[in-house]
Amino acid sequence: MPITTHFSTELLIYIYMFTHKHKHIQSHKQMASSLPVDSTHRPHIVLFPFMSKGHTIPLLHLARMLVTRGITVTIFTTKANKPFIAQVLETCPDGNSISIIHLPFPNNIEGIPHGIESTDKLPSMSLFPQFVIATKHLQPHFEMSLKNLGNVTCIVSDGFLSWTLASANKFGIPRLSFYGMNAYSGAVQHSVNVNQSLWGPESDDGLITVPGFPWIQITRNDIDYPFTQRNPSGPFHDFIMESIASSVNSYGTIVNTFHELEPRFIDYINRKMKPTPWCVGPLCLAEPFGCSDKQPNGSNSSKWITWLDQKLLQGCSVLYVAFGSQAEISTQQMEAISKGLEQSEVNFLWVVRNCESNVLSELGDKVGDRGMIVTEWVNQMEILKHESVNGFVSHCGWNSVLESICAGVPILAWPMMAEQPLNARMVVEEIKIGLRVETCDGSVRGFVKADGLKKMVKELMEGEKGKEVRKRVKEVGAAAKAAVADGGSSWRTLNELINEVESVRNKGKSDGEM
Ligand SMILES: O=c1ccn([C@@H]2O[C@H](COP(=O)(O)OP(=O)(O)O[C@H]3O[C@H](CO)[C@@H](O)[C@H](O)[C@H]3O)[C@@H](O)[C@H]2O)c(=O)[nH]1
Repeated sequence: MPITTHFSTELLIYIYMFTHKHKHIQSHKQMASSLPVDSTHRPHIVLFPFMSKGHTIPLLHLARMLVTRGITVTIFTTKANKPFIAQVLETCPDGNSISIIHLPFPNNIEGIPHGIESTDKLPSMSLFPQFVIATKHLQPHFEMSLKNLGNVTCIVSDGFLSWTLASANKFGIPRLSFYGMNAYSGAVQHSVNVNQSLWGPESDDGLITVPGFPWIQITRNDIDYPFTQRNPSGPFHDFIMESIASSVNSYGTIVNTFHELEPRFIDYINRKMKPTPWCVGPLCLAEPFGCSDKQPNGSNSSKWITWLDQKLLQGCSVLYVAFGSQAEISTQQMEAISKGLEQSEVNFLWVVRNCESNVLSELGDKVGDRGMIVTEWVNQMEILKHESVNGFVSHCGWNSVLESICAGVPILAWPMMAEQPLNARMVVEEIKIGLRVETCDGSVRGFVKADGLKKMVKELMEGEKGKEVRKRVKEVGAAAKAAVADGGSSWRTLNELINEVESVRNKGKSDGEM
């Protein structure tokens, strides 16, 4: 099974939901609203993130947004993931309204080493199917805890944890599913799928015009395996179908986007998606951008922030390079990145996961103080927000794109897997906040040579096109902030959602569901 399969699940789920079109048009899209202030009764929302950083982090941001609205939040996770969650929420001003409950992650799952409870720690992403199926063993523990919790307004569960729907139904609690994607990638994928456009061209690089969006052209290479196949099957397919079924039967879906960013695509999913999507992002704006990584020695600044401070004092612009929490990059490609960064002559901060070769130490020796290479976990938002950072080479994981938008930093898009090729098209062609790396054969999934990287890095950091996208990303960043500020579109939608699940829950209680 290809290592990237699991994230494509999100795409198929969208497809299925779209194909079950419903007519439920919600008033929340138009109405401003505010939350009821009732000191005797606080809504209580349970969050259950999937054990993968790209899925967990946005739900922790949602937790912040909820507690600042006077809502009590309980987060479910597993023991090994609890410290990360606790650390992310450490700076939350209303942190005492958040509880974390950890459940025992199952042992003896074939292929999963003992103690590995997060996908970014898996020895290989090919173990993803076993990992995700193992989470089903959490169900009895989850239900026991839910029983003890008592009054819960709703459960926001990652879509991959499909079994939480059965738990929610047992207790008569509305469930909302969360997928970390935008509306663009879902809408494009749906459109080419229902219109069977993917199987037109002979080549995987042949252009396909997207029905309903005639200005967009994609290739089969923009879509991940197995969704390029006509008849996907097997245990992984079964897992997908379960996730789909549970999402379709949930109360709603939370989407990490905002209306002003992609109105045409949000309108599309509003019309065709079941259950109702609620666009409440960018969730990363719940995070206080000014906070620093806490260091073990008690100092407030990490070595990379200190280095960025120095670059700022020297009047240098810095390129940030990072590919999310779990991209697997070949040694050959790492060598080309290294050479490209060296030859580009820009100042760079490269955050690397899982590099076993000596590429990094050699690069460090060659570039000296011009570059910093970090292999630890960083506070990415803090880096992007740093005044010296003026460009981001990114795999276009949706969280990274949103964080870059909010920090006003243009992107050099280098998609690697999952829905990232579609996100990259959105970034470059639709919202025009970035440029794209050049692959050696022009294919979406082609190898990027040092020259191709160097050329586009220079264009982003010093060229005219770089200037244009830098200006544009700042405008989009301002719109993002307005969306989550009081009275903004996402602010209103989140308030309306809370009001709605509260009344649904109260009605359920008065009808004797509990
Ligand atoms: O050292 C690090 C590394 C990562 N991050 C954060 O980790 C998250 C990573 O998320 P993302 O940029 O979306 O990348 P992935 O981890 O690759 O995300 C997965 O999940 C996303 C949301 O579903 C999808 O868009 C991607 O395709 C999929 O790979 C972001 O919030 C980063 O700020 C850090 O804070 N520090």
